[in-house]
Amino acid sequence: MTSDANIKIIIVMGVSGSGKTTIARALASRIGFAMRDGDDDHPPANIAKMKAGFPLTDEDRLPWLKTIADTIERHAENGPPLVIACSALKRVYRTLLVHGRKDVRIVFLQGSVELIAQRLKRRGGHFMPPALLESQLKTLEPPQPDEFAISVDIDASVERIVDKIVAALDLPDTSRVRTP
Ligand SMILES: Nc1ncnc2c1ncn2[C@@H]1O[C@H](COP(=O)(O)OP(=O)(O)OP(=O)(O)O)[C@@H](O)[C@H]1O
Ligand SMILES: O=C(O)[C@H](O)[C@@H](O)[C@H](O)[C@H](O)CO
Repeated sequence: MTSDANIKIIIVMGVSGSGKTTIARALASRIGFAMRDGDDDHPPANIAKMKAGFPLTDEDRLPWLKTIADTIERHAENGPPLVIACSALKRVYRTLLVHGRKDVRIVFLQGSVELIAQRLKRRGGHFMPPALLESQLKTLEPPQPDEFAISVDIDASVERIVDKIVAALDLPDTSRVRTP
């Protein structure tokens, strides 16, 4: 199999607790891309709002999405290639992020509400309250066929999920390259 040299940016999307940060980090390390957690680009007011138990609005998300869109553009133009974790719940958000670029691909982390709720309940030390999962699921617009996203079932080990993404997008598996 040949690797797709055209992919420069991979957006790992899904609701809170679907595993974006975990999978984006493991994927980036496997394929030798840089990694960024979109949560680190939220303005402090957004973090405070979520922490207090209120879902973000489109207006709250817009400046945050613009920052991420700039990061994507910069990495796509000048490198290094990047895996970015970003909820990107609505189609209009993804349109802003992808900006018609063919070198940006979307990975949608999909799972049952029960599994995600269980993982959120177990996760400690994170600003996002598990109670916001319901609004995340209501807001979610799963990618449509014309977005060329790949969907991955999260009911598997991190390694298996990364295996599936690498295979589906035909990515270079740098961690498994062995020099003699
Ligand atoms: N495949 C997996 N198997 C088992 N546990 C997982 C898996 N993926 C993620 N987790 C665990 O589930 C929890 C949620 O994962 P993570 O924080 O990566 O989700 P997230 O989508 O980035 O969430 P948020 O958007 O709220 O930051 C974490 O405790 C993580 O360790
Ligand atoms: O669009 C949103 O509502 C936010 O991005 C959330 O998804 C959180 O940032 C994330 O889930 C917590 O880490």
